Amino acid sequence: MSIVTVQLGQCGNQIGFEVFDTLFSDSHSSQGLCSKKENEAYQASCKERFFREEENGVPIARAVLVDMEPKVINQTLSKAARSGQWKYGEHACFCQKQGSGNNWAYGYSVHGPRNEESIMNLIQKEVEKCDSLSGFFIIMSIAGGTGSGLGAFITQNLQDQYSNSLRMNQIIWPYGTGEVIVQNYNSILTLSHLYRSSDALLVHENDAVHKICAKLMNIKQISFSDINQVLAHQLGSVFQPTYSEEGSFHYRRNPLGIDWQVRPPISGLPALGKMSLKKELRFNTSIANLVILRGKEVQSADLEGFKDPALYTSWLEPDTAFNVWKTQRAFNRYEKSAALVSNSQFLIRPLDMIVGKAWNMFASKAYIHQYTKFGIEEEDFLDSFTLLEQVVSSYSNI
Ligand SMILES: Nc1nc2c(ncn2[C@@H]2O[C@H](COP(=O)(O)OP(=O)(O)OP(=O)(O)O)[C@@H](O)[C@H]2O)c(=O)[nH]1
Repeated sequence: MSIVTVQLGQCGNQIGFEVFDTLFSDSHSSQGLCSKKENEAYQASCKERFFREEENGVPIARAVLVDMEPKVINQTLSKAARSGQWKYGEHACFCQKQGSGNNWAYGYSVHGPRNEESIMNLIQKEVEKCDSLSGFFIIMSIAGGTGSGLGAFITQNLQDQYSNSLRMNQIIWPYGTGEVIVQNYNSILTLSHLYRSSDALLVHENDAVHKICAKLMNIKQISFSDINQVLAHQLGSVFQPTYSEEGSFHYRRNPLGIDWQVRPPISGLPALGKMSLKKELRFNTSIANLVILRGKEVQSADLEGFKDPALYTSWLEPDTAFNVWKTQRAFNRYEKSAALVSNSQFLIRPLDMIVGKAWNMFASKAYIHQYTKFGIEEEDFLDSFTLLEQVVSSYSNI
């Protein structure tokens, strides 16, 4: 099954390139530490998901590139072409002459409706080239104007037009300080809209990835390119193929098959009587954890720690909440690697901070006119605050 990626804005396009480049170079690496046959199966599975083939044999990314100014798209296209290994489709880009000036309302209410038909047509053309569609992977920042505003608009359209396909948004959380003044407004508007139209949000915080570059990789002058390589490595290690089940040597066909639809019991009461224990421990409680192991000795890795009921909300058994995906095929030239995708309380703090900062600005009506000018009213802000406060409260109570 295939995934169609939609890269939006500067951030989405720059990260998208790194992701495809990592996927391609990993799947063609000769250092997979596995048999030729196994490597071929892995390569074929990666290709079905992320690339299609042109007549002359050059793999083409199953992607649509969208930005409201041409600079980043042109750079992205030429970087891919320079790789000499894979490229983007010739008619897979949509750009205009003028960006959104970090204004969510402009991306959502002006660029969105104005360019809806052209962008949705490009996406449809890419979908038609898949034998079987698993879903959409939408890469965007939440703080700018185009990726965030137009990205939210396009995600809503995908929900209307492809209601049976999964929509997963890879979103980049802004740095806590030092970026544009209205980043928190843009972020709350993006998050509240995606909450309604996306099936899953995969979140990366720029501050956290920056720290990885500084502390673990010892990079002195950290650029977006460094950050994006770390992101691409992490995303690649989640999305590259894994065996469909324990003991099997077949690769899983559906790459996005995580259960994102878990709901608490209607009664709201703890089903398994672990409440008192939970209250005492008070650490990062999870709803779901997925561990992905690749490379040498994956079969003997000890994962018992992840099955501790204290890690999970009281209304889920660890067996339901915890999943492991494995393959012996080494990833990106690392002999062993592990990745964790977690749906947990981890995001409460950053979310609470963004909502708090946006609320402080909203209380003095700062910059609101820039949004009302393009049709986003105070009511829309209030709805976003209410919804996100509800999310913070629900996650605090799991
Ligand atoms: N990790 C990462 N973050 C980026 C990158 N480029 C921009 N950002 C972040 O994205 C946010 C700004 O969004 P952009 O994607 O630049 O803006 P845009 O969507 O193109 O929107 P406009 O510029 O308003 O048209 C900020 O939080 C930046 O830190 C990138 O290449 N990698």
